[in-house]
Amino acid sequence: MKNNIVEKNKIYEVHIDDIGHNGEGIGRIEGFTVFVQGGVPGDDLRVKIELVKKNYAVGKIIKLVAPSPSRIIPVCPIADTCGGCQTQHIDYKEQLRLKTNTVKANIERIGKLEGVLIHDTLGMEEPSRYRNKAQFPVGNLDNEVAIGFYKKGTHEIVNTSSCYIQHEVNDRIVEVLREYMERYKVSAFDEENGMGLIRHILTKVGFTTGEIMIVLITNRRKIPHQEELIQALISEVPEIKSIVQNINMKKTNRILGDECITLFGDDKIVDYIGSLKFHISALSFFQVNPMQTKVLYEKALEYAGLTGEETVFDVYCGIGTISLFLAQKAKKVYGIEIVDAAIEDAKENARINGVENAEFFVGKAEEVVPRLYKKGITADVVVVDPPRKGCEEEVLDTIVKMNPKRVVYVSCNPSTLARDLKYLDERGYRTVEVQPVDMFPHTTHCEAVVKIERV
Ligand SMILES: C[S@@+](CC[C@H](N)C(=O)[O-])C[C@H]1O[C@@H](n2cnc3c(N)ncnc32)[C@H](O)[C@@H]1O
Repeated sequence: MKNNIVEKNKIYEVHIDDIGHNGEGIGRIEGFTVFVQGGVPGDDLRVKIELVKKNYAVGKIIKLVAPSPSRIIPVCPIADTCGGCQTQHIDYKEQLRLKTNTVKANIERIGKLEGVLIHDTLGMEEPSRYRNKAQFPVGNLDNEVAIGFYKKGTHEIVNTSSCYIQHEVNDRIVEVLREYMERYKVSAFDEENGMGLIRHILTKVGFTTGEIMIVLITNRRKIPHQEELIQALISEVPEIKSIVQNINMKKTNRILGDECITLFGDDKIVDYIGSLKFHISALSFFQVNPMQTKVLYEKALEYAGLTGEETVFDVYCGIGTISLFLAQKAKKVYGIEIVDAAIEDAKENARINGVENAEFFVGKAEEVVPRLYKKGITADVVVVDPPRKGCEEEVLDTIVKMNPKRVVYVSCNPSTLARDLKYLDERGYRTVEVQPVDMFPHTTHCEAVVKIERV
């Protein structure tokens, strides 16, 4: 079908009223949707149409006719090119409002649910330097060492000396690495030909303990001038507790390989969420925004409404962080997770916190949950925190059969969340309350906790 409203290469005036998945502005020309990179809700723009598809067009800003009051100058000088942040050019309050709107729109349009209380997004007081884990690709740019982040949608490295959403200590670590590579002519990995030594630098910071881990991902085993590198790192950053080499010789987009060698200190660092202690190793998963994780988990715990008598399922439990939070207020918690290593971490985390009422199962939730139910194990309260694709129907069906009084849904994807809430609603589980939490300021990621009750 030919679109008669918008034509390629023509110029139009567009008012932006929303943002898309990648932070692009969305406006309409006579009702026809136009995506504009860099557009902010509230902007009046003159745009040149570059692409026309059946249901939408893509335009480029020619002139900012009247800027939105929410348009700001990003703090980071490379915010436009770097792929890490998408919404630094939008005032933080407005970012939060847009996240609330996204959750609301999905619940109404996909979930078709009415009368749900959707709270304003809980944001950070200081939404900067919040990430406890950084991954810097290392490469070559104009015959010099490049350490930074990938350019939007590419594998081209943007050199950076500081990142606004990472911990400050990374600035010093990156500089030491850069100097070391330049001084000793240590090669950077080249994705094209698979040659060169250093692939990535991964850093992890315990925000509560101040402990730091550096993981050097290499394409070979031998690191030239290894001792000089270690000395340079620990003299510049004395908080370092662990330096690990991770070997990845494969031609792959995966950052980490399977083999780790501890070069300095311990093979793990320690951090806390609330009063719970966690061991963080080179390969283990840990939430990247520890301050907001606490906010998210406390909300999940509140919505679970535990009295100490309940059996609780924590489905998609990862390393058991939510399970251990729940175990403080429940009779028994069963955690279920597909990744073997995560379950090993969950058991270790339970042990170091002296938690004895949590049990963990490895396997697909859609197989383990029905199997436990068949064995006669049921839940009074179920918490689910699935990946972006949401819950499998077998999981939701078994939850309904278990007949718990409450379900708490932690979601990182509002559209699959809305689909699953509708599914549960049609089976007697009513969505009562939704609390979006901003886990990733300056990005378009939306996280939400939902309280669902048996009717
Ligand atoms: C969003 S994370 C939640 C992790 C954890 N609740 C936390 O807060 O750290 C989703 C988890 O689901 C796991 N997962 C993905 N597919 C799964 C499946 N089919 N069955 C069980 N776990 C799965 C992933 O490995 C991941 O750990």
